[in-house]
Amino acid sequence: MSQLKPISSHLDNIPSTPGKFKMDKSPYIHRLRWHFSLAKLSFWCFLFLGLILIFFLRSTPPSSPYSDHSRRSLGNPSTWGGPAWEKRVRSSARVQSRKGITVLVTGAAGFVGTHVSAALKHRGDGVLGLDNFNDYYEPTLKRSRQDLLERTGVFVVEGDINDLPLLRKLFDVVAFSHVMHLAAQAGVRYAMQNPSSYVHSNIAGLVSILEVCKSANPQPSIVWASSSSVYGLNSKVPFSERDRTDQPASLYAATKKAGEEIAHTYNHIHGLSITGLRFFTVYGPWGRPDMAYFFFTKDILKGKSISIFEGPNHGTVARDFTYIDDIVKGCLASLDTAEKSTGSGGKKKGPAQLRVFNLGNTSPVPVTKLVSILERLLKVKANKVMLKMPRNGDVQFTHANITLAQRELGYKPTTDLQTGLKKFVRWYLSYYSSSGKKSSG
Ligand SMILES: O=C(O)[C@H]1O[C@H](OP(=O)(O)OP(=O)(O)OC[C@H]2O[C@@H](n3ccc(=O)[nH]c3=O)[C@H](O)[C@@H]2O)[C@H](O)[C@@H](O)[C@H]1O
Repeated sequence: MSQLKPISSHLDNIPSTPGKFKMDKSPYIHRLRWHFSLAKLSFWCFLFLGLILIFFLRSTPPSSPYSDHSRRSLGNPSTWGGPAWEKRVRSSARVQSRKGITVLVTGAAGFVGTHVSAALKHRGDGVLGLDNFNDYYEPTLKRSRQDLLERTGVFVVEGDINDLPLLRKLFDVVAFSHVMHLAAQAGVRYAMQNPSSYVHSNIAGLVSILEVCKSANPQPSIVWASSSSVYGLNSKVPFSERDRTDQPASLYAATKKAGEEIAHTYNHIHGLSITGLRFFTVYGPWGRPDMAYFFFTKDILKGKSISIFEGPNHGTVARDFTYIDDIVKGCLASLDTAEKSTGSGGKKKGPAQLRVFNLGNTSPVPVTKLVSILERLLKVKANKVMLKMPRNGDVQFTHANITLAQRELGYKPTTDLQTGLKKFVRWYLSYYSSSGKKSSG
């Protein structure tokens, strides 16, 4: 009891209610009661905190390999909808020329998406962009591309291709004649780190685009980005559209190949007119910071070492690098030659067009040569480290046969790597120096 005294002494005679004074209870009883209430209070506090903890844990989704991608990108409905938003959508999609088309461009704030959107707008087509602005690479670059498009009159809606209510809303507001589907999870090596993001964007995302297109009235014609990577371990060069594509070397390639098969299904069942474009290592101004030519430039300027991959027995690794302006011409020609879809009300009314084209440059260049061109343009010697090509998705060689695209689309690339890289370097230096923007990493 004597230990209790110092704590309880100043509490013993304090009235529980103002005006009342308790005289008839012993201090011992008071102390006991106080301790009892304290224990009760602690019990309820712990229970309450425990319940809050359980609620919090249950309401937080388990972390998944693509949780950062999907959660950050599945559009917040509050960012779209409403009369002012619809007005912007309509105005952006309004055709300005007599023979203009109305195109929904997905991945519009991406590298190819920005260039294609601007080119379409420039020639008088109606263009609406869609992009989820995910942070696979620096979102500030995507925002700068968005600013660029805003200035040309293209509104880029912020939302995800998996957001079906948003897609349906867009088709309610605008009767798109074409969809240029460029939104994707790109990069062959990143698939080792975040496989689910490829399934999410390149498979589930493609299916939701096709689902909405299939039900739209009228059904649009679709042109979409496949990839040279579908040729995988194919060793017959140059790669022709007739060559085998059943040996993908990366999950990225596998999802693009799956996309081509999915396209076949929607064409076959629903009469959607679909054109897949196999892009060959596209580069140029406003490019993707995850690509070698881009981060080599950054690292060379910073004096950091760069790893150059080589094949077995020091074999050359080479790419059919294709300049963005040539790719844009191929994309526009694909839209212009796309036949109408044949379905209505989701049902096929007759056979519809299904095409696949290589869009490459037809002249592979070794990566070592790419680096020496950059060294010359940047006037800085690279700190090169030769590395055996890691087994994480890369292939040793790509080379496009473009006969089919030439014949059907009039596609004819005109920019060699030296000329294209010169334009890229000029853009890079002005973008990262003049505007005070910093490249990440
Ligand atoms: O055509 C495509 O369909 C794909 O093109 C692009 O893939 P890739 O051709 O692999 O381009 P990219 O990564 O720039 O590597 C270029 C070269 O540098 C070599 N490379 C790369 C990294 C490195 O550290 N060292 C190196 O030597 C590397 O071995 C390679 O030889 C797109 O990213 C992809 O999204 C897809 O569109």
